[in-house]
Amino acid sequence: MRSIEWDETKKVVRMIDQRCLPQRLEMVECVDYHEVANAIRDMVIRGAPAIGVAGAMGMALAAIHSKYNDWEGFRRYLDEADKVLRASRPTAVNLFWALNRIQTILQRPIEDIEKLKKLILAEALRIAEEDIAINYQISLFGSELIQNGDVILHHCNTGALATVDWGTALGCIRMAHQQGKHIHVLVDETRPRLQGARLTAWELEQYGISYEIIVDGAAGYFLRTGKVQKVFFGADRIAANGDVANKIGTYMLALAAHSNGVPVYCAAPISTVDLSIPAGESIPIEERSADEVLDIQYKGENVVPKGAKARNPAFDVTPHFLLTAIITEKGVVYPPFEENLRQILS
Ligand SMILES: CSC[C@H]1O[C@H](OP(=O)(O)O)[C@H](O)[C@@H]1O
Repeated sequence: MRSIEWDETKKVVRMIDQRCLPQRLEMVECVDYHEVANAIRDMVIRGAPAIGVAGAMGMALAAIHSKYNDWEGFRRYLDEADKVLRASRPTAVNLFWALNRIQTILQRPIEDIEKLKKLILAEALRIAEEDIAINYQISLFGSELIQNGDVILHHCNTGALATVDWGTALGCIRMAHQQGKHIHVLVDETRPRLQGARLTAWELEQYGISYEIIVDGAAGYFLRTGKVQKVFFGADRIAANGDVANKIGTYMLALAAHSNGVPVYCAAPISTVDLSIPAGESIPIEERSADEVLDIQYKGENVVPKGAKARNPAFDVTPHFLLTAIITEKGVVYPPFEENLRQILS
């Protein structure tokens, strides 16, 4: 089942409401770009490639439902939609990469508004279909790095829910499973939004892949006691030197893996590489509401003291020297990342 799709009959964008999983599988329908931007901001839909496709489909909604018959008015309306969608979340470069692809359509010397509407929708649908094919290719390359019997530690959610379908890092695990390899996954719960415990666990149930959920802080224990053969995670933005911005907790996980000699694999489409950013320090890190950290219930009661404060950076940066390789749809990239990323993107 796709995390997001265009409904041509109703001319709406339909997406799985990932806030309800695994208890309920509910769909949300967005009728305009504001609703798409809110869905991205509220993590109805999340995951770098998935929010890129959501942004593109949000622009398609703006174009299709625009009331403007004059080029200037139409262009102003689409620029406003682009601005609102760009402001929804700052870290995943896929959002901006997808919106830039729509802008490329708008830069064409076409003043036939109806023709432009069709071209914008076609480009959004193309980005969605490409995403599935890209993830499948990433998964084929990544599955070759997984051996029968491996215990793999996975962080956050990088599966079909984080993309249009199939997945990136979790796609590699899924592919290896389909190839008949026996794999056990240690699923980092991934506080505070629990993408691992809720979403990755739900996906692994669907695929029939063996797993156990662990608290994020337990990763070091399993790595140090030799229980883990590989670490896999995704990316929201990769700097030109190979530094990876990914879900908070990735850095500590990579540190523990590296210090225990466990290979660390990042899986991401090349659209996640941002060559305009030389190193990870320049990647914008989203700080989300403290409530996501403080809202901890136990036996129906909130457990933190009244008036408690919290910090909630949603991502961190893993320096490239902690990575064994970056798995892309063009192949597995090994160090030196700066040189080899540029080569694979050229
Ligand atoms: C396949 S990329 C998924 C990537 O996005 C997640 O962040 P969020 O759940 O906040 O959108 C996380 O960083 C994953 O690695």
